[in-house]
Amino acid sequence: MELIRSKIEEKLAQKIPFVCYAKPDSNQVIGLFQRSNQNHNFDPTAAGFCMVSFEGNTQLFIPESDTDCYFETFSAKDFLWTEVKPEFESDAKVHFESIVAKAVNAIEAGELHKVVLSRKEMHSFDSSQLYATFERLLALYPTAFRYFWYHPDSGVWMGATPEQLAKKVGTTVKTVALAGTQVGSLESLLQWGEKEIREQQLVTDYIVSSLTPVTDSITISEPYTHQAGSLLHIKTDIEAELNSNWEAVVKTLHPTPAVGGFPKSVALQFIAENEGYDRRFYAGYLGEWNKNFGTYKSGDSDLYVNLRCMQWENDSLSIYVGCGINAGSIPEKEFMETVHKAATVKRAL
Ligand SMILES: C=C(O[C@H]1C=CC=C(C(=O)O)[C@@H]1O)C(=O)O
Repeated sequence: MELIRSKIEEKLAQKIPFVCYAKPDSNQVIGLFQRSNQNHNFDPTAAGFCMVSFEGNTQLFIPESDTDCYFETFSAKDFLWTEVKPEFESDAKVHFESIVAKAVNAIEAGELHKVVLSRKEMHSFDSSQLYATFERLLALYPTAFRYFWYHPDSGVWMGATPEQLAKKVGTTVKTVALAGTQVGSLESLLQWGEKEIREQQLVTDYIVSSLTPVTDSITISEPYTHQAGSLLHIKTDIEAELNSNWEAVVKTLHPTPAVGGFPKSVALQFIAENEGYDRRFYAGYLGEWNKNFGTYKSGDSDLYVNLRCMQWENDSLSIYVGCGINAGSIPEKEFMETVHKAATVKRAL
Protein backbone atom coordinates (compact mmCIF):
# COMPACT_ATOMS: atom_id res chain seq x y z
CA MET A 1 0.00 0.00 0.00
CA GLU A 2 2.68 2.45 -1.05
CA LEU A 3 0.26 5.21 -2.04
CA ILE A 4 -1.70 5.17 1.22
CA ARG A 5 1.52 4.89 3.21
CA SER A 6 3.13 7.91 1.58
CA LYS A 7 -0.06 10.01 1.97
CA ILE A 8 -0.21 9.07 5.67
CA GLU A 9 3.41 10.12 6.20
CA GLU A 10 2.92 13.39 4.28
CA LYS A 11 -0.26 14.41 6.16
CA LEU A 12 1.14 13.44 9.58
CA ALA A 13 4.19 15.64 8.92
CA GLN A 14 1.92 18.51 7.80
CA LYS A 15 -0.49 17.96 10.74
CA ILE A 16 -3.45 17.70 8.33
CA PRO A 17 -6.45 15.47 9.25
CA PHE A 18 -6.94 12.11 7.55
CA VAL A 19 -8.51 8.71 8.11
CA CYS A 20 -7.71 5.35 6.49
CA TYR A 21 -9.97 2.39 7.15
CA ALA A 22 -11.03 -1.07 6.05
CA LYS A 23 -14.55 -2.33 6.65
CA PRO A 24 -15.26 -5.75 8.17
CA ASP A 25 -14.30 -8.61 5.81
CA SER A 26 -12.84 -6.21 3.22
CA ASN A 27 -9.24 -6.07 2.01
CA GLN A 28 -9.66 -2.58 0.61
CA VAL A 29 -8.38 0.45 2.48
CA ILE A 30 -10.23 3.71 1.91
CA GLY A 31 -8.12 6.80 2.61
CA LEU A 32 -9.75 10.20 3.10
CA PHE A 33 -7.06 12.89 3.21
CA GLN A 34 -8.06 16.46 3.91
CA ARG A 35 -6.69 18.95 1.37
CA SER A 36 -6.59 22.04 3.60
CA ASN A 37 -5.42 22.36 7.19
CA GLN A 38 -8.76 23.87 8.22
CA ASN A 39 -10.63 22.60 11.27
CA HIS A 40 -14.13 21.74 10.12
CA ASN A 41 -17.12 21.74 12.45
CA PHE A 42 -19.33 18.69 12.32
CA ASP A 43 -22.25 19.47 10.02
CA PRO A 44 -24.96 16.76 10.20
CA THR A 45 -26.25 17.75 6.75
CA ALA A 46 -22.84 17.34 5.09
CA ALA A 47 -21.09 14.16 3.89
CA GLY A 48 -17.78 13.03 5.31
CA PHE A 49 -16.20 11.02 8.12
CA CYS A 50 -16.90 11.79 11.79
CA MET A 51 -15.09 10.98 15.03
CA VAL A 52 -17.19 11.63 18.14
CA SER A 53 -15.99 11.44 21.76
CA PHE A 54 -17.68 9.16 24.32
CA GLU A 55 -19.36 12.14 25.99
CA GLY A 56 -20.47 13.45 22.59
CA ASN A 57 -19.07 16.92 23.24
CA THR A 58 -16.18 16.67 20.76
CA GLN A 59 -17.23 15.99 17.17
CA LEU A 60 -14.39 16.01 14.67
CA PHE A 61 -15.22 15.90 10.97
CA ILE A 62 -13.40 15.41 7.68
CA PRO A 63 -15.87 16.67 5.05
CA GLU A 64 -16.02 15.16 1.58
CA SER A 65 -15.84 18.68 0.13
CA ASP A 66 -12.25 19.12 1.41
CA THR A 67 -11.04 15.56 0.83
CA ASP A 68 -8.95 13.55 -1.61
CA CYS A 69 -10.17 9.99 -1.57
CA TYR A 70 -7.84 7.02 -2.28
CA PHE A 71 -8.49 3.28 -2.46
CA GLU A 72 -5.88 0.57 -2.20
CA THR A 73 -6.26 -3.16 -1.74
CA PHE A 74 -3.89 -5.00 0.53
CA SER A 75 -2.91 -8.61 0.78
CA ALA A 76 -2.57 -9.42 4.41
CA LYS A 77 1.02 -10.33 5.17
CA ASP A 78 1.43 -13.36 7.33
CA PHE A 79 2.12 -12.32 10.85
CA LEU A 80 3.11 -14.81 13.42
CA TRP A 81 0.28 -15.09 15.91
CA THR A 82 2.46 -14.20 18.87
CA GLU A 83 0.82 -14.68 22.22
CA VAL A 84 1.09 -11.50 24.25
CA LYS A 85 1.73 -12.16 27.92
CA PRO A 86 -1.16 -10.90 30.05
CA GLU A 87 0.95 -8.31 31.86
CA PHE A 88 -0.41 -5.48 33.97
CA GLU A 89 0.53 -3.07 36.72
CA SER A 90 -0.61 -4.00 40.19
CA ASP A 91 -1.78 -0.44 41.00
CA ALA A 92 -4.06 -0.53 37.96
CA LYS A 93 -5.47 -3.87 39.14
CA VAL A 94 -6.16 -2.58 42.66
CA HIS A 95 -7.90 0.55 41.39
CA PHE A 96 -9.97 -1.24 38.75
CA GLU A 97 -11.08 -4.00 41.10
CA SER A 98 -12.11 -1.43 43.70
CA ILE A 99 -14.38 0.43 41.26
CA VAL A 100 -15.84 -2.88 40.03
CA ALA A 101 -16.63 -3.86 43.64
CA LYS A 102 -18.26 -0.46 44.16
CA ALA A 103 -20.34 -0.93 41.00
CA VAL A 104 -21.46 -4.41 42.09
CA ASN A 105 -22.59 -2.93 45.44
CA ALA A 106 -24.54 -0.19 43.64
CA ILE A 107 -26.16 -2.80 41.37
CA GLU A 108 -27.07 -5.03 44.32
CA ALA A 109 -28.53 -1.99 46.09
CA GLY A 110 -30.82 -1.51 43.06
CA GLU A 111 -29.28 1.81 41.95
CA LEU A 112 -28.60 0.53 38.41
CA HIS A 113 -28.59 -2.70 36.35
CA LYS A 114 -25.31 -2.52 34.49
CA VAL A 115 -22.32 -0.23 34.07
CA VAL A 116 -19.34 -0.55 31.72
CA LEU A 117 -16.09 0.36 33.46
CA SER A 118 -12.85 0.99 31.65
CA ARG A 119 -9.24 1.95 32.11
CA LYS A 120 -6.29 3.12 30.07
CA GLU A 121 -2.83 1.53 29.88
CA MET A 122 0.15 3.67 28.92
CA HIS A 123 3.08 2.24 26.96
CA SER A 124 6.24 3.52 25.39
CA PHE A 125 6.11 3.41 21.61
CA ASP A 126 8.28 4.36 18.67
CA SER A 127 6.16 6.56 16.41
CA SER A 128 8.02 5.34 13.31
CA GLN A 129 6.04 2.11 13.86
CA LEU A 130 2.59 3.71 13.46
CA TYR A 131 2.01 2.63 9.88
CA ALA A 132 3.35 -0.90 10.52
CA THR A 133 0.96 -1.16 13.47
CA PHE A 134 -1.96 -0.29 11.20
CA GLU A 135 -0.84 -2.96 8.72
CA ARG A 136 -0.77 -5.53 11.49
CA LEU A 137 -4.27 -4.54 12.66
CA LEU A 138 -5.48 -4.97 9.07
CA ALA A 139 -4.02 -8.46 8.92
CA LEU A 140 -4.83 -9.67 12.42
CA TYR A 141 -8.50 -8.66 12.62
CA PRO A 142 -10.11 -9.15 9.18
CA THR A 143 -13.69 -9.19 10.55
CA ALA A 144 -13.27 -5.89 12.44
CA PHE A 145 -13.57 -2.26 11.32
CA ARG A 146 -9.89 -1.25 11.28
CA TYR A 147 -8.84 2.37 11.13
CA PHE A 148 -5.98 4.88 11.44
CA TRP A 149 -7.22 8.39 12.25
CA TYR A 150 -5.29 11.62 12.70
CA HIS A 151 -6.50 15.07 13.61
CA PRO A 152 -4.49 17.81 15.35
CA ASP A 153 -7.28 18.03 17.98
CA SER A 154 -7.14 14.33 18.88
CA GLY A 155 -3.72 13.03 17.89
CA VAL A 156 -3.55 9.58 16.29
CA TRP A 157 -6.21 6.97 17.09
CA MET A 158 -6.10 3.47 15.73
CA GLY A 159 -8.13 0.35 16.37
CA ALA A 160 -9.93 -2.76 15.24
CA THR A 161 -13.46 -2.65 16.60
CA PRO A 162 -15.91 -5.56 16.49
CA GLU A 163 -18.93 -3.35 17.16
CA GLN A 164 -21.15 -1.50 14.72
CA LEU A 165 -23.04 1.44 16.23
CA ALA A 166 -25.43 1.71 13.29
CA LYS A 167 -25.49 1.62 9.54
CA LYS A 168 -27.91 3.37 7.18
CA VAL A 169 -28.54 1.86 3.76
CA GLY A 170 -31.26 3.84 1.99
CA THR A 171 -34.01 3.96 4.61
CA THR A 172 -32.92 0.78 6.41
CA VAL A 173 -31.08 0.99 9.73
CA LYS A 174 -28.86 -1.93 10.75
CA THR A 175 -27.27 -2.33 14.13
CA VAL A 176 -26.04 -5.00 16.54
CA ALA A 177 -26.23 -5.79 20.24
CA LEU A 178 -22.80 -7.04 21.32
CA ALA A 179 -21.84 -8.09 24.86
CA GLY A 180 -20.47 -10.96 26.90
CA THR A 181 -16.86 -12.00 26.50
CA GLN A 182 -14.87 -15.22 26.67
CA VAL A 183 -11.32 -15.92 25.53
CA GLY A 184 -10.98 -18.53 22.81
CA SER A 185 -12.24 -19.55 19.39
CA LEU A 186 -15.50 -20.92 18.00
CA GLU A 187 -14.01 -24.43 18.21
CA SER A 188 -13.31 -24.07 21.92
CA LEU A 189 -16.57 -22.23 22.73
CA LEU A 190 -17.86 -22.91 26.22
CA GLN A 191 -21.55 -22.67 27.00
CA TRP A 192 -22.40 -18.99 27.68
CA GLY A 193 -23.20 -18.35 31.35
CA GLU A 194 -26.45 -16.87 32.58
CA LYS A 195 -24.64 -13.61 33.47
CA GLU A 196 -23.35 -13.08 29.91
CA ILE A 197 -26.71 -14.00 28.35
CA ARG A 198 -28.53 -11.55 30.65
CA GLU A 199 -25.95 -8.82 29.98
CA GLN A 200 -26.31 -9.17 26.21
CA GLN A 201 -30.13 -9.36 26.34
CA LEU A 202 -30.11 -6.04 28.20
CA VAL A 203 -28.22 -4.45 25.29
CA THR A 204 -30.68 -5.94 22.75
CA ASP A 205 -33.70 -4.73 24.77
CA TYR A 206 -32.22 -1.25 25.10
CA ILE A 207 -31.52 -0.96 21.37
CA VAL A 208 -34.99 -2.19 20.42
CA SER A 209 -36.72 0.19 22.82
CA SER A 210 -34.54 3.11 21.65
CA LEU A 211 -35.31 2.33 18.00
CA THR A 212 -39.08 1.89 18.53
CA PRO A 213 -40.00 5.62 18.43
CA VAL A 214 -37.75 6.45 15.46
CA THR A 215 -38.19 3.38 13.23
CA ASP A 216 -40.79 0.84 12.02
CA SER A 217 -40.71 -2.90 11.22
CA ILE A 218 -37.94 -3.92 13.62
CA THR A 219 -36.53 -7.41 13.04
CA ILE A 220 -34.23 -9.13 15.54
CA SER A 221 -32.02 -12.17 14.86
CA GLU A 222 -31.39 -14.95 17.35
CA PRO A 223 -28.30 -14.26 19.47
CA TYR A 224 -25.17 -15.98 18.11
CA THR A 225 -21.46 -16.19 18.97
CA HIS A 226 -19.16 -13.75 17.18
CA GLN A 227 -15.39 -14.17 16.98
CA ALA A 228 -13.37 -10.97 17.48
CA GLY A 229 -9.67 -11.86 17.29
CA SER A 230 -8.96 -14.17 20.21
CA LEU A 231 -12.20 -13.19 21.97
CA LEU A 232 -15.79 -14.34 21.59
CA HIS A 233 -18.89 -12.20 22.15
CA ILE A 234 -22.65 -12.75 21.96
CA LYS A 235 -24.21 -10.81 19.10
CA THR A 236 -27.74 -10.06 17.84
CA ASP A 237 -28.42 -8.38 14.48
CA ILE A 238 -31.19 -5.78 14.48
CA GLU A 239 -32.76 -4.15 11.42
CA ALA A 240 -35.50 -1.51 11.09
CA GLU A 241 -37.00 1.05 8.69
CA LEU A 242 -36.36 4.73 9.41
CA ASN A 243 -39.41 6.87 10.13
CA SER A 244 -37.43 9.78 11.52
CA ASN A 245 -34.10 11.38 10.69
CA TRP A 246 -30.85 9.46 10.93
CA GLU A 247 -29.32 11.85 13.45
CA ALA A 248 -32.14 11.05 15.90
CA VAL A 249 -31.33 7.33 15.58
CA VAL A 250 -27.63 7.90 16.32
CA LYS A 251 -28.43 10.18 19.27
CA THR A 252 -30.79 7.67 20.82
CA LEU A 253 -28.42 4.70 20.41
CA HIS A 254 -25.19 6.21 21.70
CA PRO A 255 -23.90 5.24 24.21
CA THR A 256 -25.43 1.76 24.20
CA PRO A 257 -25.30 -0.34 27.40
CA ALA A 258 -22.34 -2.17 25.72
CA VAL A 259 -20.19 0.89 26.54
CA GLY A 260 -22.26 2.95 29.01
CA GLY A 261 -24.73 0.95 31.02
CA PHE A 262 -28.35 0.87 32.06
CA PRO A 263 -30.23 3.00 33.02
CA LYS A 264 -28.12 5.25 30.83
CA SER A 265 -28.04 8.43 32.93
CA VAL A 266 -27.25 6.62 36.23
CA ALA A 267 -24.53 4.56 34.54
CA LEU A 268 -22.95 7.63 32.91
CA GLN A 269 -22.89 9.41 36.25
CA PHE A 270 -21.29 6.38 37.90
CA ILE A 271 -18.61 6.32 35.19
CA ALA A 272 -17.91 10.06 35.51
CA GLU A 273 -17.61 9.84 39.30
CA ASN A 274 -15.58 6.65 39.58
CA GLU A 275 -13.47 5.80 36.55
CA GLY A 276 -11.00 8.56 37.34
CA TYR A 277 -9.84 9.35 33.81
CA ASP A 278 -11.14 10.87 30.57
CA ARG A 279 -12.23 8.31 27.95
CA ARG A 280 -11.87 10.88 25.16
CA PHE A 281 -12.73 9.03 21.93
CA TYR A 282 -12.69 5.51 23.42
CA ALA A 283 -16.25 4.11 23.36
CA GLY A 284 -17.32 7.08 21.24
CA TYR A 285 -18.12 6.38 17.59
CA LEU A 286 -16.61 7.00 14.20
CA GLY A 287 -17.35 6.37 10.56
CA GLU A 288 -18.85 7.46 7.29
CA TRP A 289 -21.52 10.09 7.57
CA ASN A 290 -24.06 10.70 4.76
CA LYS A 291 -21.82 9.00 2.22
CA ASN A 292 -20.66 5.43 1.86
CA PHE A 293 -17.20 5.89 0.34
CA GLY A 294 -17.05 2.17 -0.41
CA THR A 295 -20.16 2.08 -2.63
CA TYR A 296 -20.01 5.85 -3.29
CA LYS A 297 -23.69 6.10 -2.36
CA SER A 298 -24.77 9.48 -1.00
CA GLY A 299 -27.04 9.56 2.04
CA ASP A 300 -25.75 6.26 3.49
CA SER A 301 -23.81 6.08 6.76
CA ASP A 302 -21.70 3.43 8.45
CA LEU A 303 -20.72 4.04 12.09
CA TYR A 304 -18.70 1.94 14.55
CA VAL A 305 -18.17 2.06 18.31
CA ASN A 306 -14.54 2.93 19.06
CA LEU A 307 -13.39 -0.21 20.95
CA ARG A 308 -10.09 -2.19 21.00
CA CYS A 309 -8.33 1.08 20.25
CA MET A 310 -5.26 3.09 21.09
CA GLN A 311 -4.21 6.70 21.00
CA TRP A 312 -0.80 8.13 20.28
CA GLU A 313 -0.26 11.69 21.37
CA ASN A 314 2.69 13.63 22.82
CA ASP A 315 5.03 10.64 22.45
CA SER A 316 2.94 8.28 24.52
CA LEU A 317 0.65 5.42 23.58
CA SER A 318 -2.55 4.67 25.50
CA ILE A 319 -4.65 1.52 25.11
CA TYR A 320 -8.28 1.74 26.24
CA VAL A 321 -10.23 -1.27 27.52
CA GLY A 322 -13.42 -1.87 29.44
CA CYS A 323 -15.99 -4.46 30.41
CA GLY A 324 -19.61 -4.66 31.46
CA ILE A 325 -20.34 -5.04 35.19
CA ASN A 326 -23.59 -6.44 36.48
CA ALA A 327 -24.89 -8.36 39.49
CA GLY A 328 -22.54 -11.26 40.15
CA SER A 329 -19.47 -9.69 38.53
CA ILE A 330 -16.24 -10.80 40.20
CA PRO A 331 -13.74 -7.90 40.28
CA GLU A 332 -10.63 -9.97 39.49
CA LYS A 333 -12.32 -11.77 36.60
CA GLU A 334 -13.48 -8.45 35.14
CA PHE A 335 -9.98 -7.00 35.45
CA MET A 336 -8.52 -10.02 33.63
CA GLU A 337 -11.08 -9.51 30.87
CA THR A 338 -9.66 -6.02 30.30
CA VAL A 339 -6.13 -7.52 30.29
CA HIS A 340 -7.17 -9.91 27.49
CA LYS A 341 -8.81 -7.09 25.55
CA ALA A 342 -5.61 -5.02 25.88
CA ALA A 343 -3.63 -8.00 24.57
CA THR A 344 -5.66 -8.00 21.34
CA VAL A 345 -4.43 -4.44 20.72
CA LYS A 346 -0.85 -5.07 21.92
CA ARG A 347 -0.48 -7.93 19.47
CA ALA A 348 -0.36 -5.32 16.69
CA LEU A 349 2.39 -3.23 18.31
C1 LIG B 1 -16.28 -2.09 26.45
C2 LIG B 1 -15.68 -2.99 25.68
O1 LIG B 1 -16.34 -4.08 25.12
C3 LIG B 1 -17.75 -4.13 25.08
C4 LIG B 1 -18.14 -4.88 23.86
C5 LIG B 1 -18.25 -6.26 23.87
C6 LIG B 1 -18.22 -6.96 25.08
C7 LIG B 1 -18.19 -6.29 26.27
C8 LIG B 1 -18.17 -7.05 27.55
O2 LIG B 1 -18.19 -8.30 27.54
O3 LIG B 1 -18.10 -6.44 28.62
C9 LIG B 1 -18.25 -4.81 26.34
O4 LIG B 1 -19.59 -4.46 26.58
C10 LIG B 1 -14.24 -2.89 25.35
O5 LIG B 1 -13.76 -3.72 24.56
O6 LIG B 1 -13.56 -1.96 25.82
